Parts: sequence; structure tokens; C-alpha cells
Amino acid sequence: MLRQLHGLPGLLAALMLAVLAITGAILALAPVMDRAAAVIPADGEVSVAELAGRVVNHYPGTEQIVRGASGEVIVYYYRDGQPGADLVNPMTGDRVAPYEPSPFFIWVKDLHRSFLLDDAGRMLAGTIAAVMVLLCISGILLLVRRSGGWKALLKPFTGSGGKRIHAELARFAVLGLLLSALTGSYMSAQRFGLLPEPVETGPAFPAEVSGGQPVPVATLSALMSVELGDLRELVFPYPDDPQDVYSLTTREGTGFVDQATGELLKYQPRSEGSALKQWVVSLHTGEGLWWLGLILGAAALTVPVLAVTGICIWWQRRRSPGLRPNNADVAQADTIILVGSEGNTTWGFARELHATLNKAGFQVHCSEMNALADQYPQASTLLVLTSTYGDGDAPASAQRFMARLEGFEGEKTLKYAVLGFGDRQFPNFCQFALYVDAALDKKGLARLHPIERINRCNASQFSEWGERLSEHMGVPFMLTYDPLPPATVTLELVERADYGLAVQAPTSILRFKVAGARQGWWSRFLSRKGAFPLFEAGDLLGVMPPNGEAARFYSLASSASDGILEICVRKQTDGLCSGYLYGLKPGDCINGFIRHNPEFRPAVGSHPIILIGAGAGIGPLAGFIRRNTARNPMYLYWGGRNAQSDFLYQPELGSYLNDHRLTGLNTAFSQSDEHAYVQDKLRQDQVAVRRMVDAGAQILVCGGRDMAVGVRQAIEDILKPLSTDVESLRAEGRYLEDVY
Ligand SMILES: Cc1cc2nc3c(=O)[nH]c(=O)nc-3n(C[C@H](O)[C@H](O)[C@H](O)COP(=O)(O)O)c2cc1C
Repeated sequence: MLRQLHGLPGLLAALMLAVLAITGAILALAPVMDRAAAVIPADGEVSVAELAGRVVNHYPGTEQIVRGASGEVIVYYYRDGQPGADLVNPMTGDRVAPYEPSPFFIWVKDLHRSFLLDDAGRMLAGTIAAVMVLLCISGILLLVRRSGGWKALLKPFTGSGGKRIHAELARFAVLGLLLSALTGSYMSAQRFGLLPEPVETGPAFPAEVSGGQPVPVATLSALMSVELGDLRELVFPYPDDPQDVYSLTTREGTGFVDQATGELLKYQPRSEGSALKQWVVSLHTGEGLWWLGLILGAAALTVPVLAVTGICIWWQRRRSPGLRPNNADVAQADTIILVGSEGNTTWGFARELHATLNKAGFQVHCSEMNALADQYPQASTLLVLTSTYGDGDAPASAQRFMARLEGFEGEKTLKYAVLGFGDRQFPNFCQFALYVDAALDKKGLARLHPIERINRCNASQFSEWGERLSEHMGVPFMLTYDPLPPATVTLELVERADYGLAVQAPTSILRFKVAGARQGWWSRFLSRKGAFPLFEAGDLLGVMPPNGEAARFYSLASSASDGILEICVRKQTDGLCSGYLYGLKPGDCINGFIRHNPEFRPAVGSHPIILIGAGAGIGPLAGFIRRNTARNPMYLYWGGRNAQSDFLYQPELGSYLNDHRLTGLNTAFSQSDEHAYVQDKLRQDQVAVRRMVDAGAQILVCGGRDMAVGVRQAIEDILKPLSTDVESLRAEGRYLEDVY
């Protein structure tokens, strides 16, 4: 909000602000030049009477003497019937120079006051001054936020480029700009009647004047008691009119002086309103305060630079979609997301992460990697999402990251996780993310979670990473983001098989007819919008829940060549989408799309495949077995609750065993006499499992998170004698998990 309040008016008014500022800076020179040209006597050295006496000696036709705000003395006179004005030396009354206001300054003043547009322009200038007040106040608050508090306002700023220049200049200039803007707004408001303007009528002409013989002006007692420094103007009486008087205006007020007696007649002190107005004018123009004028002028000169850098910042922010309006401040954030991106797709994932963590109650700051701050005082978690380009090079928004990391003084308590985005087709898959992970480790930061790499923006890999991150951060949340909104097709339920009701694990195998699916080469050839893509068991079916929430993903238990689309769904308590699917009757239709998941597939070849799952996790495993027409050795370990109630795929598995698509089946039922879980069966079978792994077996695990943790532990124990472990198998692509 604060940022919009600062940015939007700034953008709109940038050009006009620059005009006002530059002309203001030029005008600020006028008092300095006036002062430089003037002869200024010391305080108390010259009285108005002495000055007037000296001037009259040189200018017998003097009409008026004016003392400018910068101390210069101007005499207006008539000579040979012609009016004239000279700058004079108050010590002698001599002419210093003819008084000719510079046409250039007059033009600049008009431009400054009204954009050369009279009243309409004056109103516009007044509005711009008010916008400037708003910009200054919001800018000060942004500076405070950026520095991490009022006390830190004078500390060096972090950041680089335009942002840093903008912040540093603003810190230098903001008070001067605020003063100019406030006084300018005040003057405009008075001029247009928004604030009361003091009316200075002056005293009425004196009813009684001595009318005596005029005496020399230098001897008039009322003028002798006024110091030159207090004089504003002295207007002389008409020559040869004894009834006329001198009109004297000083800093304090206005009065009349009898030209024969020297007496002060009818003095009227200046009103408070008028004095205030004069002060405001001086504070705005620097008149009489030449040093303030210089400061204000210097501050005004920063405005064009602030406008240009402000526009650059705004443009950069628009181009970096990850910088969200609800982005927490560096100084306050407990979680930092840094994004390395060239084509902006990684920003989409970062946005989802940012929004999800925000919802989960974290104070999240998200920025590009190039904007790595020197420190994050409140942060405990640093999440880096980066793509890779070229030969393992940094993407555009991360090119300065490594250099900035050298100066990074982050807390050693800051824990980090790196998520790489790349493409396995490149030889250096997510190489830059690997470099970043190693560099952060070298810097002494602790890993919150080991680096993971996402191939071709795979949405389900991202969701799975989110699950593991959620575990590490100790707060439940789900990441669902699909960079390309999928084209859905309508699927009609043709058959369902229900299990598990008796053991409170209602689970259904749902089989859909794929409307619009085109199989084989013809499908590929046509491959037009709306055609259903080919799919394999282990791929994911994305289902849009009826209330329009984000898609939920279900592992496919069939391949396109099976002629049916099959999923296995366990109805979750309060599960929005699982409840929706579980409630379908044959003939009902849903909208779905395919998300390929090539990461979760049995390897081709003759090495044994060990399939491990529990509950509905059997779906893709059953699909793999169905497709095992080559009769490669395939073993299934599966856990349910009770053989009589939720033995999913029991008839199919029997027939797969019979035709040797399945080599061995080992089941565990937790609500039977044996009270066993699938990991218990693995341990019982550990010699066989170890032998298979030693022979190059691949393990695929599918099911709930708790089951996966138990299985991992069991396999870890089983592998101990082999001097290998789950992580090594995982790195070789021999331990795959599809966990939810
Ligand atoms: C020219 C080019 C070079 C790439 N080089 C690599 C690479 O070396 N390693 C890699 O894993 N991915 C590479 N990629 C894939 C991108 O990292 C991947 O598409 C990523 O999702 C892009 O994210 P971004 O749009 O946020 O930059 C490359 C992509 C392009 C277009």
C-alpha cells in the first residue's frame, strides 16, 4: 500500500515535478546572486535616515527606497522626467549598477509558479506541490521500513543500482524537498482560498499632518531610530506638497512620518498572519535566507534523478512478477525467497511459494537473487529457486548473486534450501542451482533441506518438494502450481470397484472412458487442442474440484493403451476432491487433464523391480504390473487394513501372478491377526530384498508419507551390509518415491 502510494503519484507527476524542481533550483540562486551583488553594512551601522540622506544627495528625484530580502538597496527615482531604478551602495548612496531584473529569472519564475499557464497553471503547480508532500511522507516511511527502523535511518543502505541511488539521494534530500513542497502547497492553498490569506490594508492616511517646512530626510527622528536591516521600503512624499508624508514599512509594521517634525504618525504593526506568510515565502524561496535557498536548491536538483531512478524501479518491479504487493520487508521477514530466472517461469513457482507461506503465517520477503541483502536480521529460512542457462550459467536475475554472496553477513542460524529448475536434456542439469547450494554451504549456512531439481517445470515435483519443505518448516502447507494452465477434457465414469468401508478406509478404483482421446500415431499426428494426450501408469490425472479450487493430482493406474483411464482414490476425511470423486456414479462426468510424471517409472531391462505401496498407493504399481508383458522380475509389497475389506486389486493381482507379469506378492494387513505393516514384510524378507538390490534392483514406493518414511528406514537397515544407502540408490535413479 505504502509503495503504491509512493509510486503511482510519483510516476504521474514525475515530469512536472522535475520541471518544478529544476526551476526551483535555478530560482534558489537568485538570493545568492542578489546577496553577492549587494553591499551589506554591519548591524546597526546605518540608519534609514542616514541611508535616505545619502541617496537623496545622489538622486534628488528619489521616489522610493526598497531594501530587498537579500540586503540589496534599490532606489526608484525620476530624472529629467524619466523613471529609473538603481542598485545603490548604502554606505555612500552611490549607484552600484542599474537595477534590471533578469528576464531569464522572470521567465523561470513564471514557469515555476504556473508552467507559463496563468491561473490554471498555478493550480496545477499547487497540486504538484501537494503530490510532492505525499511523496516525501510516503518516501520517508519507505526509507524507515527499508532501513529497519528510525534509528537505522542513517546507516549505509544495502542493495545496488538504481534502487540504492534512489534511496541514498532521497535520504539526503527528503527534508529539503518536504519543506519546499509544504511551503509551496501552503502558498497555493492561500492563493486559491483554501487557507485564509491575511489582508494587510495598512494604516489610514493620518488625518492631521503638521504641514510645516520639510526638513532634510537625514534629520527625521522617526527614520533615525530605524536600522537599515529592518527597512522594507520608504516611499517619499510628493515634492512640494507639505501635506504629504513619508510612508515607512519595516520588518515589524507600517507607519507614516511627518516630513517637517519627523514624528511617526499612525503606526500599524504587522499582523501575525502576515508575518507567518512572510516566513513561509522566505522558507520557500530562500529570500533573506540565502544559505537555506542553496540547500533547497541542492535538494531540488535530486528530483530529476529520483524521478528517473523511481521509474526504473517501477519498471523493474513490473518485469519481476515475483515482487508481490504483500512482500514483507527485508528487515522484518522471517523467510526469504530468492529467485534466479531468465524467462520468468521460475517466478511463477516463487509466487505460489510466497503466497502459500504467507497464508501459513510466515513473513515472506521475495526478491531476485541479484538483490541478496547484506543481511536478513529476522530471517531463519532462506529459499533459493533458480533456473540454469548456457553451460550451467546463472540466469539474468542471478548473475550478481555469487559476487554479492561474498559480502553476505547473514546469520549463521539462517537455514537454506535450494530448488533448481532446469531441463534434463541439457548436460549440466540444474548446474547453477548446484553451484549456489555449494556456495551457501561454504558460506557456513546450514541446510534446511538438501537441494532438489525440477525437470521441465514439473508441477508434481514442485508439490512434492513443498511437502518435504513443509515437514522441515514444521508447518503444514501444500504447493500446487502449474505453469501452463492445462486444457481439460471431460471424462465419464464407466465403472467403479469399492473397498475398505468396513475398516474405515473407503477406497474406490474408478475407471473412466476417455472422451476425445485419440490413440497411437493418429493421435500424435492430430495432436490438436482438446485431444487427450497419451499417458502411462504413474502419470498423474489432474482433477478440478467443482468449486474451482486448484487441481488435485491422482496417480494413474492405467496406460492409454489399456483403453481406460483408471485411478485409485481413498476418500479422505474432509477431502474436497477425494469426496467429490468418491461420490461419482457411473455415467457422471468430471474435467481432468494429464500431467506427465516420467520420473516415476520402472526402469526398462531385466533387473528386478521392487514395488512397495500401501492403500491407494497400489494404483500406479498395479498399472506397472499390468504393463509388464515382458515378464521381467517384478515383486509387490503392499499393505492394507484387512484382507476381507480393502484388498485392492485382489482379483487382478491373482491373474498377474498366474501369467507371471507379477513374480511375487507380499501383503501386510494392519487390522488382521498379524497386525503387520508393509515395512515389517520387507524386514521379514530382508535377505531376498538385499539380494535383489545387490543384483541391481530398482525400488518404487507409492503411498502415504508415514508409510514412505517407515519403508525408507526399513530399506536403509536392510542395505547396511551392502555399504550403500537409500540416498545413493536415489542418486542412481534406483529409489523412486511417489508420496502424498
Ligand atoms: C538457452 C537455454 C539454455 C538452458 N540451459 C540449461 C542448462 O544448462 N541446464 C539446465 O538444467 N537447464 C537449462 N535450460 C532450461 C531452463 O533452465 C529451464 O527451462 C527453466 O525452467 C527456465 O526457467 P526461467 O524461465 O525462470 O529462466 C536452458 C534453457 C534455455 C532456453
